[in-house]
Amino acid sequence: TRSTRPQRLLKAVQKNATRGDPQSVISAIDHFCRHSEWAMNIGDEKGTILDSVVNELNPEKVLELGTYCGYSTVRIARLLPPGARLITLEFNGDYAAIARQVITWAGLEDRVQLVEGASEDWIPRMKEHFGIETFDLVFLDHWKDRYLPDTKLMEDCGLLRKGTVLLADNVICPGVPDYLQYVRNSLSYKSCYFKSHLEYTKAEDGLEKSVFLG
Ligand SMILES: O=C(NCCc1nnc(-c2ccc3[nH]cnc3c2)[nH]1)c1cc(-c2ccc(F)cc2)cc(O)c1O
Ligand SMILES: [Mg+2]
Repeated sequence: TRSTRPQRLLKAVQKNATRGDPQSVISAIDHFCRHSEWAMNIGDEKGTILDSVVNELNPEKVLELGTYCGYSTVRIARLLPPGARLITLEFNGDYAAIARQVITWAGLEDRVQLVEGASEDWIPRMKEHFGIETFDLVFLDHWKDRYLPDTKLMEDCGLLRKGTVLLADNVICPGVPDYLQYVRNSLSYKSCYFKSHLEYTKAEDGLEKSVFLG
């Protein structure tokens, strides 16, 4: 049967990127998505904004919601010091299988823990299962109707501390209006918008950076 787009994306990585070289994996995926098939990775333009937030924060503990093929996982993990940890949640088993291979190709498997399952099931288990008290950075890039309920769940589970940064993709396209309204109007967050474009297109999109004030 016909291969899937994530499978074709992985083939492009294995063909065009160098094992152990995260930048070549990022470039191979961006080239594939620009010249062969669009895919819902954060992409290079918004990815540069993600890089600057990670570099500014120097986080030890990062949570990513929505792995997909592992593009943003590689972007974040390549900037982390070896002792730091990135936990990434993926709901779809097929995406997870591809992402594991992309992350390993980049040579970053020792900093990344990919967990398969629903965010609402795993967020309450971060403490007892991973020994994580609070996160320094959370990157939200999963189902858009999950951003707000999962943010409230992370608050209730005590996973956010004064200064934790939430960085949300796609706040314009596909859009997360309920989440935006919440973080922009809540006294518990200091929020700002980074205008950009939907990956590999001219459509507007952007990232919302929200600092939890405790
Ligand atoms: O749907 C998206 N991303 C979500 C994938 C995912 N990968 N994993 C999950 C997960 C992970 C744990 C979960 N726990 C519970 N639900 C879960 C869902 N969700 C998405 C869509 C677009 C897009 C824009 C314009 C279009 F015309 C079509 C599409 C662009 C983007 O940048 C996206 O990120
Ligand atoms: Mg996205």
